[in-house]
Amino acid sequence: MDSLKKPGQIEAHDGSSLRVGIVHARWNTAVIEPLVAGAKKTLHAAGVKDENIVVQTVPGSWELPIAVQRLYSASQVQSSKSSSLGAGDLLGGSTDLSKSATASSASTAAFDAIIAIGVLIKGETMHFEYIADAASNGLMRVSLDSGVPVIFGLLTVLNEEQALARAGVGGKGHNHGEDWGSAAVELGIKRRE
Ligand SMILES: O=Nc1c(NC[C@H](O)[C@H](O)[C@H](O)CO)[nH]c(=O)[nH]c1=O
Repeated sequence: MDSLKKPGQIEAHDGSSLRVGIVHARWNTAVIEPLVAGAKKTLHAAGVKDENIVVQTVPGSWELPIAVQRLYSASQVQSSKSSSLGAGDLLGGSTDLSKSATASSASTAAFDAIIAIGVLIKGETMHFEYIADAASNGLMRVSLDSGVPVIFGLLTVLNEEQALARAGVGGKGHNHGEDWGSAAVELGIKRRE
């Protein structure tokens, strides 16, 4: 039956009026970079303007929840002051990997959705489990508390091969970043309905 969608199938939407944040960690950048590129690819394909995509970075996945919360809060305050919020590192330090929106070009509207991207690779200790649990619960809490859709872009994998396959690197697997961009558009539109 047409009405039955495949699991995970994402509806197509017009994203031309949306403003989307991407907050990504700086661990495992060989995987992070294609994931961010994949998310931006489907955001652009849905019509989201590059000046309405703000990319921020944090040291690691542990910092994703607080950075998403601050990005959302800052955009709320600044959209009322009609100043601009741009790329860079919310928590200090170097700027983002991509060359997305600059402070002068970013619009002042609040975000319609924020994509949190991190790559956690299991090591010898329980560190992986604690960060994965805290970051996933933290991102869900920020989303529910703020009402802004936070797209879960945290890869939790057992080795680098699994991570690369989920970023579509080397022609293997599928770039999950593309799904996250589409989910951001869908949820951003639905939030306005
Ligand atoms: O340890 N492995 C990882 C990691 N650790 C750093 C952590 O997220 C945080 O930045 C520091 O503990 C400082 O607070 N962060 C990741 O994104 N992926 C990993 O695989």
